[in-house]
This record gives sequence, structure tokens and C-alpha cells, in this order.
Amino acid sequence: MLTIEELQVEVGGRTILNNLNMEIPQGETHILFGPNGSGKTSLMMTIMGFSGYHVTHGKITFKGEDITHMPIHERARLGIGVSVQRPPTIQGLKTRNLVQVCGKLSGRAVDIEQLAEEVNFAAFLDRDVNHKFSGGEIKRSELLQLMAQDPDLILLDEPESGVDLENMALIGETINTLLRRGVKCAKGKSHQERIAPQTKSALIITHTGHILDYITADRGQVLFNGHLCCSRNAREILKWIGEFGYEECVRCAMDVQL
Ligand SMILES: Nc1ncnc2c1ncn2[C@@H]1O[C@H](COP(=O)(O)OP(=O)(O)OP(=O)(O)O)[C@@H](O)[C@H]1O
Repeated sequence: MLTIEELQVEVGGRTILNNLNMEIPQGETHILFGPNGSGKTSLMMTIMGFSGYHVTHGKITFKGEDITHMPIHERARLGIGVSVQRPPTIQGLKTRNLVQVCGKLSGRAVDIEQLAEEVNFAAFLDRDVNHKFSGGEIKRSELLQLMAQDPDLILLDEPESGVDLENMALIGETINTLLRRGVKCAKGKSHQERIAPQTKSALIITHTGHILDYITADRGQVLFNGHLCCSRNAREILKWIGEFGYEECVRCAMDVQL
């Protein structure tokens, strides 16, 4: 579904990503780990096509189409959706109207009230986008926009940041719904029951790994200094990072390559 080849990206005159290769097949969820400043958000912004992220080398292909220099709205139409780490406050624009715009991208009729009920967000529809929203409310607002858009590739930048444990179950359940993974999450604990095969793909950035208690990850990857240096089971990676830190994780990956 998504293929990235020899990607080099410059931000603010600095090379942030270098010779990066990545493949996310249809139906797979990949987890992206990496220390602060390693380039995770830059990678996500580049895939989505935000301005300021200049591809100086390499190619990004989505559903067989070269999207390397495609405008952001065309990528959204093609089926890429993103929840960014710190979305802006937009005073004067109601959340309802933004969700409507997202729904139009999906090309189907969207029942905004019903979607909002699913993320316990109906009371926020007539508030300005993110204006005085709490951290958890911002995440729910982002997920509601994604539910309306219904993208085939979902990019999530730290979905658990600022979310309390109870709301984390709701966030996890919503992500599973977005991914078409039928998972039931009892409040306060993770209980997974797969009903249907996943048809959507996802790339999820996490530092804490809490999201892994709620979703099923197919693969984990580690980004270090703008390079992907490890690709294997996400829980194993999380355990090693916790025990030995990123430097050791990178050293181990280099040993494997030798
Ligand atoms: N617009 C910009 N101008 C200059 N440098 C930038 C810009 N945006 C990002 N950077 C730099 O690029 C590097 C990678 O940033 P990025 O946000 O992609 O890292 P990250 O891995 O997502 O970090 P974190 O885990 O802290 O969120 C950082 O050193 C950051 O300061």
C-alpha cells in the first residue's frame, strides 16, 4: 500500500531523513519508535505532504501512484489521513464544519452526530476547533475527523499523549474501528477479540507503547538520526528500548547487518 524508497528530506535547510526505505502492506499496522528529534514526525508530515518538508531524493508510492510531489489534498482524497501531535486551534471554525469537510473527502454520506456519539464527542461539535480543548479532547477530535474521512492509510502521531487511562480505552477502540479491526475494549482494561480481518493500514508513532495494549501491531520500526535502523516485533522493540535504550537498539541492528 505504501512504499518509500531512498527518501531524503530537508526541513528548514537541514537534512532530517536520509536514505529511508519503508514498506507498509495493505492491512498492516506498523509502530514507529525513535528518540526525540530522530525525525518521526517529519516522516509522517512528508508522507502526508505538508509544506516545509522538501523531498530532495527518493520516492513515495501509495496504492501504486507516485505521490512524492502530490499536493496534500490529493493525498487525502487518495486515502491518506493523519492525526498530528499538536493540531492548531482554529477560532471561527466549528468542529462540526471541519468534520463535514473531512466527510466530503470520503465521498460518502456521513452522519456526524452518530460518529461524534461513538467517540463521546457530540457536546463538542459546536465548539471552535481545538479551542480550549484538553489534551484528550484534542485526540478525540482528531479521531472523529479521521472517522469522517475514513482513510485507507492512517498516520497517528502519539495518539496516547495527554490521554487518561479511561479515555485511552476509547481511543484504542476508535483506532481499531478505523482500522476495521473488530476489537472490543472493556473500560480500563484491554480485551481483544478479533472479528474481521484488517483492511486498512496504519503507521503509529509512540514513545510509551501504551497504544500496544489496545491495538494489534504487525511490525515495529526504529528511526534513529533520520535512518530506519531496526524492523521487527513491536513489543520486542519496546522491551529492548526500555531495558537498554536506543543506542543499544541501534548497535544491535548494526550487528545484525554485519
Ligand atoms: N521547521 C523546522 N525547521 C528546522 N528544523 C526542524 C523543523 N521541523 C523539525 N525540525 C527538526 O527536525 C528534527 C526532527 O524533528 P521531528 O519532529 O521529526 O522529530 P521526532 O522524532 O518526531 O521527535 P519527538 O519524538 O520529540 O516528537 C528535530 O531536530 C527538529 O528540531
